[in-house]
This record gives sequence, structure tokens and C-alpha cells, in this order.
Amino acid sequence: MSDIVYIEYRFTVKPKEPASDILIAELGEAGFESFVEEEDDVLAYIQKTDWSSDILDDIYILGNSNFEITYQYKEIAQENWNATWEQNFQPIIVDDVCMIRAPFHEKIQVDYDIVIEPKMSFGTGHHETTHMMLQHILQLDVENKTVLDMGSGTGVLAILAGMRGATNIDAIDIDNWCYLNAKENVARNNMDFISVYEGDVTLLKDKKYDLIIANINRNILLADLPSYAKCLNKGGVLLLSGFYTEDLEMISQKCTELELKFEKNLERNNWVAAKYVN
Ligand SMILES: C[S@@+](CC[C@H](N)C(=O)[O-])C[C@H]1O[C@@H](n2cnc3c(N)ncnc32)[C@H](O)[C@@H]1O
Repeated sequence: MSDIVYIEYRFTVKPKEPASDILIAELGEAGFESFVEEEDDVLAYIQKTDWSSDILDDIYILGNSNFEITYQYKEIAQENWNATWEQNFQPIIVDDVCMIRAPFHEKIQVDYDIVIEPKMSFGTGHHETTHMMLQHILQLDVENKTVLDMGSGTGVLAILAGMRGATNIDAIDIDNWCYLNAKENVARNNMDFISVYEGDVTLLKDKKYDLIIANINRNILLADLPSYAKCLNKGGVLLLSGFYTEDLEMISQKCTELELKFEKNLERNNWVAAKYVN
């Protein structure tokens, strides 16, 4: 049993999308460690030692009149936090063949059994963008391919590529917590041949890949697309997600300028995951 004391915030967010994603990103920046999404609410956790009464002062979205966000907070012991997280993280199955589960979930017979302990990193398969990127990877032949997973979060996309036979995989995330979490998840799934790095496109230099996966956001993708294009082998595939249907045209236009050809896209709840080829 641990003595660590947490502060739990319960935010009620209306309308929930895209406000909850922005709220979680901002709270993460402010030092919150972990999040649980319920139907209307977002639960956010921070260690009491990292907390101060003005912690929400710089959370921009709370002052945005397009959203109605109310909250309450209370002190809780760590074991309660774990119980909440465990209750709320249900395993997910993608296209009947790929299961993403936590270590405490029972294993079932599927082709790809991925065990993820996400804590505060993005990438449990519950988000539309992760789900669609997993679907794209399931449809590709990645056997013996070189793969870059940029913005790897928990590492879940790199891990699926590894399970499907890709042999040379780099996973990069700008966030230290995600970097550490992806390293743990890579080891947990016996994918030690996946190299995990903390950083961004500046790490790429002259590297070349057959498949580049980037689930980040519209603006970062637009800024980093020239680097991805430079690193993609002829005949290679680029999978992009983290943006909305209305942004697809802008992303595709930038890809066209870089001689990347749009092939198809998946859509869920207004989120997009698009496939381009070189
Ligand atoms: C939407 S999450 C995707 C996580 C995972 N790949 C998935 O599909 O579930 C985006 C990730 O990109 C990382 N990120 C944000 N900006 C980045 C950048 N400029 N370069 C690399 N990673 C970045 C974030 O830390 C976050 O983990």
C-alpha cells in the first residue's frame, strides 16, 4: 500500500468533443498524471505534492465560452485511483483480430494480443484515431518493412506493426512520460527490437522508412510533413491521423505538394485516418 495522496478532479464537459481532448492535453501540460473518460465526465489525477490551489489558472479551455465545463475535486488515496482506472479501462477488439488490453484483463484468443498499461499516455485503442490507425495497419503488408511511428504515445501502433512482421521499427514521442511508457509497453509485449526515442522530427536526419505512421494533430502534421516525405521510401505508405474530416483537404493538399498520393481514408465520429502513398 502506498502513502501517495492524489487530488481527483471531476470535470463535466459539454459538448464533450473536442473539449475533453483539449482539456486533457492542457491538464497534462499542467502536471496531471492520469485521466479517465466517462460518458459526460473527465476524471483527472495529480499527486498532492505537485498540486497547488491555482493549478487551473492557466487552463485556457476553462475560459472558452464555446464549452461549458464545471468541476469538483477531492483528495484520494492512490489505491482508489488505481481502482477507478482499472474499472474504466475496458479491453477493446479491433476488426475481430486485434485486442488491446491491460495486464489485469483476461487474455482471449486473437491474432494480435497487445498488452498496454497506458497511465497517462495516449493510445489504448479507445480513441477513434488510434482505432483507425490500427485498422489501417491490419490491412497493410508490413512483413520485413522499416517503420516509423511518430507521436507513438503508448507505442501501441509500433507494437502492432512489430507483431505483423515489421522488423525495423522506430517509435518517437516528444513527451518524456510517453517515451518511458512506450519503452515499458514494448518490453511488456516482447517487442524489444522496437527502438523508442524521446524527441521529434529533428531526430530523423537521413533515415528511410517503408511505412510512416503519425497520429498527432493537424498543425504538427502540416509542419512535419516535408520531413516525413523526405524519409519515406519510394513505394512507401504514410498513415496520418489526429485531425477532423474538415481538415482532410488541407492535409491532402500539403501531401500533393510533396508528391504523396491520397489513397483512402477512414472516418469515425468526424475523426480521420488517411492513407497516402509515395
Ligand atoms: C494523439 S497521440 C497518438 C498516440 C498513439 N500513436 C496512438 O495512435 O494512440 C499523439 C502523440 O504525439 C506526441 N507528440 C505531440 N507532438 C509531437 C511532435 N512534434 N513530435 C513527436 N511526437 C509528438 C504526443 O506526446 C502524443 O503522445
